[in-house]
Amino acid sequence: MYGTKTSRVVVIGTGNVGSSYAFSLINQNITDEMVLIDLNKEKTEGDAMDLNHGIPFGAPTKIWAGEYSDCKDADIVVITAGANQKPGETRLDLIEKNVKIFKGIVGSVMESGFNGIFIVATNPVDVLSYATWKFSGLPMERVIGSGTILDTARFRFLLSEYFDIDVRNIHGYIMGEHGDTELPVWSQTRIGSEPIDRYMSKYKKEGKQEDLDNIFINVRDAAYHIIERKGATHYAIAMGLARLTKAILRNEHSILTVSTLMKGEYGLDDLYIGVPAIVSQHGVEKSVEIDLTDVEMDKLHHSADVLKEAMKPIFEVK
Ligand SMILES: NC(=O)C1=CN([C@@H]2O[C@H](COP(=O)(O)OP(=O)(O)OC[C@H]3O[C@@H](n4cnc5c(N)ncnc54)[C@H](O)[C@@H]3O)[C@@H](O)[C@H]2O)C=CC1
Ligand SMILES: CC(=O)C(=O)O
Repeated sequence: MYGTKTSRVVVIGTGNVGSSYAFSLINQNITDEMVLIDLNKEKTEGDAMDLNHGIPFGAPTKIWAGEYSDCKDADIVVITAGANQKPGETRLDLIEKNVKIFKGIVGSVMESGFNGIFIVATNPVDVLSYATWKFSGLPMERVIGSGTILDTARFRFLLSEYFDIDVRNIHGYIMGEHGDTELPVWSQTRIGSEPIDRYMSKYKKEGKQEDLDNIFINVRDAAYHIIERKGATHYAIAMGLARLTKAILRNEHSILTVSTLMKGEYGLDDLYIGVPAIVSQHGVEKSVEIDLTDVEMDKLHHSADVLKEAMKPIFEVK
């Protein structure tokens, strides 16, 4: 953790996402130690060597290809292992194979005596975060899914291009499933401190609602567009996971759109779904219940219903 204790992050699954995340961690000097685990042990050995050779140009991180026993002293275990989408596949199509893989992985991590925080990125991330919470027996605040952290980043980026405004001045959230039923919270989207509709009528008179609708469609479908072109998405999620890791290790109390357990918030229960939440060294401190319009609330409930339906064959969800 930030301060005197040596921080350790274990990355399980060093494919496209896991190795890009590892690269982000050393470039941003986020952790003292980093352990790499994958079914393909040779690949983790190669990655550890390659990353270590970059240390003279970066931060003094101790990196090695490790074992599950290394999770015992980890602050954070990040799971990016499992199948990814092939062109045309949805995230929910991956549910069965990845839940099976997670049962094994989470069991092995817990056997080590791990008592830290899980971050889950593997898809379908909301379902696998719920699975990790169930399989691990850890309190919900210590199992966090990357949720719509990436979708929110895509949303802010595309709006910043459209308005030609620094992305850091674009405030807004994508909520719901990290997937086809996610929703943009237009009613709370701001350019600087101006609500987006007011900003548009003042400063972008030629702008149309249709442009904003298309921006959201491009956010929702971004993974499909990238996978068609290069087979996988990994850099942006890796940076999002690094951001989340930093919020935990440095006790930042950052509001990020992560996947967390609903316990009555927004009228939802017993599922993990992407909502804005405060993230600190304890994990998810609490989710932030922002005001939604009736239409936005209906969309969030539809997204939750789709996730629950997908979970039913595997878990006894209420
Ligand atoms: N949450 C998000 O926003 C995003 C999630 N993803 C998801 O991340 C996951 C990983 O994607 P990629 O890195 O592209 O896949 P990949 O195929 O490149 O890497 C997956 C890795 O997992 C390893 N693996 C499989 N079973 C394992 C097990 N039982 N134990 C340890 N390692 C195991 C494989 O050997 C492989 O190295 C996918 O489910 C993908 O859909 C990808 C991008 C964004
Ligand atoms: C693959 C994936 O989940 C994404 O890029 O959003």
